[in-house]
Amino acid sequence: MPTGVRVAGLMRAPTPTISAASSFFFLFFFLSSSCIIVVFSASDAETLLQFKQSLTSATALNNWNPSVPPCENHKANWAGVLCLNGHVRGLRLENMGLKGEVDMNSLVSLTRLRTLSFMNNTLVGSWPPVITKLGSLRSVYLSYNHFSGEIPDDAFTGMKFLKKVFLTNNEFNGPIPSSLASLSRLIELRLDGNKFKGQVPQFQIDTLTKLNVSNNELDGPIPTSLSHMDPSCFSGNNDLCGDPLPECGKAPMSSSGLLKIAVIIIILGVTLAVIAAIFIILNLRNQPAALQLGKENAGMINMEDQDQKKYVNAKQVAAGVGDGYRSIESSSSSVAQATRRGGADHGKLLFVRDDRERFDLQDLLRASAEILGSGSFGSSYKATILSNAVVVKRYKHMNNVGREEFHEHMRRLGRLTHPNLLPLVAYYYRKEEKLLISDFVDNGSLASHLHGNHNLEEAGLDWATRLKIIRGIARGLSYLYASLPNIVAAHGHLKSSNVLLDESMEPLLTDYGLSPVANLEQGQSLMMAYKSPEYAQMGRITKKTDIWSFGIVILEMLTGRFPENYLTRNHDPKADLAAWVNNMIKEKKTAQVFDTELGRARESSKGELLKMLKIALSCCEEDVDRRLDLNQVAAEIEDLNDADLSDDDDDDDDDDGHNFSPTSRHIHIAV
Ligand SMILES: Nc1ncnc2c1ncn2[C@@H]1O[C@H](COP(=O)(O)OP(=O)(O)OP(=O)(O)O)[C@@H](O)[C@H]1O
Repeated sequence: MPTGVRVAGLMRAPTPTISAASSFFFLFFFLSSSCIIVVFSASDAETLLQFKQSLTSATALNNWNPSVPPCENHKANWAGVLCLNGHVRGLRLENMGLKGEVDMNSLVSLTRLRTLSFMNNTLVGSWPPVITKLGSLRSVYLSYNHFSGEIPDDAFTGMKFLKKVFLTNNEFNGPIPSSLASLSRLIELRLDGNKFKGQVPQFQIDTLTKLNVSNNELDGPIPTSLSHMDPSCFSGNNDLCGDPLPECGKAPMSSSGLLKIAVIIIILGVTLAVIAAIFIILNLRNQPAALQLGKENAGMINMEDQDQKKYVNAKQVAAGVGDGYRSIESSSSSVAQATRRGGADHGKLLFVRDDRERFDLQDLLRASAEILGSGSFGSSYKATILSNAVVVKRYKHMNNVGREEFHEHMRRLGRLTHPNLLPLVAYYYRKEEKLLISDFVDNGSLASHLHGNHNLEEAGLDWATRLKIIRGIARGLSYLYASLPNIVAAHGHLKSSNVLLDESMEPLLTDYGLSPVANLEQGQSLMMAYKSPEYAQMGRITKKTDIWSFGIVILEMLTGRFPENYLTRNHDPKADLAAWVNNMIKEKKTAQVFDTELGRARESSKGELLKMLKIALSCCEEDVDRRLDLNQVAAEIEDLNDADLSDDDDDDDDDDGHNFSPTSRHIHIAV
């Protein structure tokens, strides 16, 4: 047997230590070079390193260091690795600039692998047959690569747990494998943007809710089982027909009909373009320079947002900010220096950290910018400068605060450092304009992961990950309370879109500590869904105001439901999240409270789920005196025993919720 023979199909040992594993490895090579066949158990680390070797470009995986285990309990030490109970449960190698032909043979020994994602890289090669052997997989994401060739018809046979398959924008060809159509748990299938030919197979899967086979070379009738899908799922193919597309055999519209429609579209288009041009010209006249952030790429910025229009048209803002931005010059001065010079910081970007590459406002103005969203306190843009992506948030309700006070407060925030806080990097101050700059977090927010807007088509969050996020939030909050003892609500704006998630799903709190510089009268009427009743109704802020918001975030993670604003018109009081959960418990429907995306964890980890539910409801106690304080919440969360956290089997059908009472195990939920 030659040296360097591929280690394939090996059995896994029960978690060998890394040093032991390495010596096994050496033993293997020594023996194999002596032509003796030895079968030993590969550790997760060895497996992953072998996999990495097959890539021609993998600098993003430089921290895959053999002297550190990839997983320690639920903590991942290696980039892109997802862990559960000390084992690799997923690979999330997205947007990492990976190149080469993936050799996935070694991955067979990762018997607990649930998620495999290589999206947005430059990987080549044909359908890796070994994927079929990864029987534990729940989701496969290969979209936006250069995988090619035909996928064998039986490629998915035996992958009985598979729920999501994403192959978008590759170069796969040949027929859609019929084994895909027999996956009994498939929920989402994306095959768009390939070169699949022939007919769409008969999918008889009740669970399949999202399908996209557009932009392929498919033809023939669409199976009746898919006729309820949106027509756009089938567009851009050679000759697909039948519901929801036009009937098979029906002649396409006559050329004169098409011509009429084209003329109408052109007339409408021209009219809209003229209106848009007039609107843009009028707007640009009034527009402050600050809004020209990324103006070379203005098309990327959505200026149509209502809030933003109000902001743009405020003359006061336009005058003040315009001046400020015209006097921009390169600034590397520290905040302290700028403050000492008393007012010399007009128009400058002030960095609050020394470990950052400096850029100035001109760089920001030149950078390509993309609007991320407009929230209750302002709008956020993503800008790419010197190959770094940053987020610039323009705050609306901060014009009561004085210059010195603002500088002082930003300095204080700039000193905060904790693994669960997104650090403030820099800021800009003018009386009428405040910008705060932080790093862009690629993995999105807890809100987008929970409620499905995550543009990387992320798999659902399992219980272990949710628990890790809750713990991280509690730790971040505890640090904030210890570091900012003079601020009554040290976060002041906790909600799921202000919890960002890093590569290893650690939460990073953002938008924190701003209550001393925000105009609270505006804040009070905003973001009600997360605001405690005493704050929302009477403007009373206490040390426990953040605790209420934290409770709502935990409930959101347990239930998968978006919290309702209980002060909106036509609001059903029973629909606000805390009230809804309390009501369900009263009606003895506790099991139905939990998010179905939690899968079998709803049964196997129900002790932990119930304990967490109890903690959340104690945070959402209307009586402030009875509400837990942060120390109690943090301690209870840390105490939760995760030893029996189960693997997420994702079997949504198992728990009908009827034999699951709030008093099961040793926990009692007060109702
Ligand atoms: N540093 C960041 N990296 C990545 N995404 C971010 C970052 N900061 C904010 N976002 C996302 O950008 C979007 C807009 O954020 P923004 O803070 O402007 O509004 P919001 O959080 O929805 O509401 P609010 O203004 O009330 O805080 C949100 O989806 C948020 O999760």
